[in-house]
Formats: sequence, C-alpha cells, structure tokens
Amino acid sequence: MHGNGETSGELPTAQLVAVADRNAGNGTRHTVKIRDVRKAFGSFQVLDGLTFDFADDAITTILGPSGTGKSVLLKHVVGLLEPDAGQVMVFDQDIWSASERERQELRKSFGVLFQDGALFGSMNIYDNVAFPLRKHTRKPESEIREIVMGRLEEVGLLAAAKKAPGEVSGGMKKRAGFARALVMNPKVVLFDEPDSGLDPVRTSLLNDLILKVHKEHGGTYVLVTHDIQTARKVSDYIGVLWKGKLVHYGPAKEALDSPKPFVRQFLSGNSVGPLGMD
Ligand SMILES: Nc1ncnc2c1ncn2[C@@H]1O[C@H](COP(=O)(O)OP(=O)(O)OP(=O)(O)O)[C@@H](O)[C@H]1O
Repeated sequence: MHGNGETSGELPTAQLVAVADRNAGNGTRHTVKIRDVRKAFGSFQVLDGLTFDFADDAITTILGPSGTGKSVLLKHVVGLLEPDAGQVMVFDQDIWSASERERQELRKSFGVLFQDGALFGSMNIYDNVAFPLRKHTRKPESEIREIVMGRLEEVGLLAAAKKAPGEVSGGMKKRAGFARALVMNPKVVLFDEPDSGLDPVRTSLLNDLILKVHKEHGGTYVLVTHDIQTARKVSDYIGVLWKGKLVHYGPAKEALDSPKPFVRQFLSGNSVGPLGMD
C-alpha cells in the first residue's frame, strides 16, 4: 500500500490511521494495528502491504470478493498465520516478535467466531461455552456456571444448554459460538462470515445480537462478510479488500457512498464494473 495510493485509489497510510484516530477521539492507542503486512502463498500475493488500525470500540466490517484474503487477514490478526513481512501489533506488541508463550497470552484477548461456530460435536452447548474458561482459567465451576449461564441467556440459548450441537439449528450454533467467543471477556472479537448459511431473517437476528452485545460490552469487533445488508446494519467502519490491497477503509457511510468504481460495484452487487469473474 505504501507509495502507490494514487494509482490504486487507496488512502495513504497516514489518512487511514487518522480515520481510526478520529474514532478513538481522545488519542487512545489502538488495540490492533496492521503495518505493511505481506503474505504470499507460492506466487500468489494474497496480502500486498496492508497498513491500517482497527478502530477500538467499534465494529469494522471487511468486505471483498471471494479469495481476496479476508480470512487470511483475520488469521494474521489472531496469530494463526505469520506475515512474510510487516507487523501485526496487538496492545502495541508485535505478535511475531513475541515468544510463543506471550503469543498464547495475547490470543486470550481474542474471541473468534468461525463460520460454523466451530463447536465440539461431542460436548453439549453448555460445555462448549464453558470450554475456554476451563482451559484458560482456574475459576471454580460455580463461577464458570454463572458466567456461562449469563452468556447463554444473552444469546437466547438457556433452554438449549444441554443439547448437542448436532441437535440445534445453524443459527443456534452461531449464537453458541458467539457466546463461547465472549466468555473470556475479549477486547477483540473476530467474526469470519457469521452470516454464512443463515436465512435473511436469522442473519438479521444475529446482526441485532452482535449490535446489542457490542453496545453492552464494547470492544474491537472485526467482521468478515459477503452480505452487504449485514455490512450496512452493523458497521461503524468498512474496509474493502481487493487484489491484496485495502482499496477503501473509513466510516461505513463513506464506503457506502464511495465514488470509487470498484467499491461502488462491490457494494451494489453490480455485474458491470472493474470486478469480473477472474
Ligand atoms: N494455508 C493456505 N495455503 C495456501 N493458500 C491459501 C491458504 N490460506 C488461504 N490461501 C489462499 O489465499 C487466498 C485468500 O483466501 P481467503 O480464505 O483469505 O479468501 P477470502 O477473501 O476469505 O475468500 P471467501 O470470501 O471466499 O471466504 C485464496 O486463494 C486461498 O486459496
């Protein structure tokens, strides 16, 4: 992204950071910063020098065509993939300069909701949600119970606590995954296509839930989706990835009203424009 902002239509780094600063309002540090991150698989340059800060206490949606590197970006943020170059800073610490132990600690500040909820099929919903607390804390079962029941109530799953993941609907699995992602009180919550496989009404209900929980607890939420309605509904900020670059990042309204041809085409779902099937 450095040095070629004009040709690609990207905002220069300083402006991207300024956008995030405006959101922080009082100059507070940003929890997650991406600095010139590059990643290639073989000869395919998936991330081609990304630099931006995720806005704290806001919901940022990352949009972009299939295969453009959205999931790869999320995996860099949680430290599951190491960049070829550049830094992923979490709480001002470069996660790949940190030791494996420090990285594990940093990961505890993340809640992650993968596409299918990633629940353990052999455990009921309650035990799935309790899992991170049992694994990462020494809290007694009585306290774990209080936390888990609170989260299950929040996502409307108290009645399903004893059910196995295989016995509940896709929407319920996602809500259970969301409850589990929140159980350690994470500062950063990442959603990889939370709406995939859900009908429009359940997608809308899940979006309401994301907004409600975010309003209540705050935090840096990052959501990858293909669903423009979801982006319209939940986003404070929108980033658009294309061909390894962040072609837009800013307040949601700015993205939705963007005059840039690719951003316009993508956000309107128009078949005519710079984006083709390749
Ligand atoms: N571990 C890996 N090894 C090799 N290639 C990979 C790996 N992970 C991702 N890729 C490739 O990187 C590219 C970006 O993948 P990614 O899953 O991030 O896309 P995406 O934007 O999330 O797509 P979609 O919207 O379809 O989920 C794809 O071409 C994918 O095949």
